[in-house]
Amino acid sequence: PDRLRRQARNLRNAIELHNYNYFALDAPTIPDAEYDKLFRELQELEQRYPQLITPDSPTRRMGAAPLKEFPKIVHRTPMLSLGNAFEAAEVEAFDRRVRQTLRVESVEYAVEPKFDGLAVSLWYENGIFTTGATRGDGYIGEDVTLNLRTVKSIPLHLHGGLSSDSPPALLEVRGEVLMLKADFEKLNRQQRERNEREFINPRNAAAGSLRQLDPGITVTRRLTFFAYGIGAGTDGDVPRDKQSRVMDYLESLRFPVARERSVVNGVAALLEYHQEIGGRRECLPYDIDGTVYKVNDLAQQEQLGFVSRAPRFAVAHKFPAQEAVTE
Ligand SMILES: Cc1ccc2cc(C(N)=O)cc(O)c2n1
Repeated sequence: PDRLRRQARNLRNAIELHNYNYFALDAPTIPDAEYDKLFRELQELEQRYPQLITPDSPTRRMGAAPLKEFPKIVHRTPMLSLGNAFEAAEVEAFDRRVRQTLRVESVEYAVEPKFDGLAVSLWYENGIFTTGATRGDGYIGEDVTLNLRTVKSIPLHLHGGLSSDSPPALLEVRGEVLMLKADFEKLNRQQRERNEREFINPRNAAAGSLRQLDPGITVTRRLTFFAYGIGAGTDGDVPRDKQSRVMDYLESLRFPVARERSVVNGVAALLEYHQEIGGRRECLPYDIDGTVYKVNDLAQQEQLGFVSRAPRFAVAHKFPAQEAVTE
């Protein structure tokens, strides 16, 4: 009956909104007990009337049955890794090459911290999350959809974007899955208590949790997602002019994006940003291994294109390795 269908939809939306506030904005809007009550109400309703269950229901985030192996996914466009710069001189060379190719005096860059996680691709069809894959070798990744559905900061369905109220027909969102430092410490405490091996760093913990064949285990690991771009998008609504507006669009779709992101002009501002973020690195809630600079104008990115596997329009400026032991 329509009354029940409406009640189920209202519960789903309320729970997803609370998930968004809690897991994406880190700003809970209701006490946990209240949230649990809503969640139980929806579970009971769905148990009594299974026809009310939808694939994007928050009750479907629970781990599904374990897989034997991960199906392979061919990325529609390759997920290339970024070229690295370790010294300021290399960043200056990057900026000089960009200015010479574009024949401009100064370049506007979109900048953000480089999360030390693992890159994933998320596909949304008519606003519903349908498929998620690891980067793999950049061309072929693993289908880890069931595990990604357990990541609360990944929306299971999209609302409208910046202007229109209907989500794009097809949208590929790319970003990093990571584990916050605090959740990493908590997990390793649990591992110790269970006499199980501890993880060496948050990146390994995130990779191990995401590439876990049993989603019932992944759902117990607190993973987080931050979007950094769009792979493919079909709608007019998807910004095509600036990287910074692509990020605004993703934020409007309730994807978490780096709070520290910014837009700067010229190479001196890049180095200043790198220093500023480097100074705050220890107190950030997540591990980062550098900063990412991208030419902000997307037409200019097209002009610069890619060299071999890495884009010419972007570079990751890395910090010295943090701990002696690497992963
Ligand atoms: C194009 C590209 C590729 C890998 C990336 C990786 C990160 C990252 N690890 O935060 C951020 C980005 O903006 C990236 N952008």
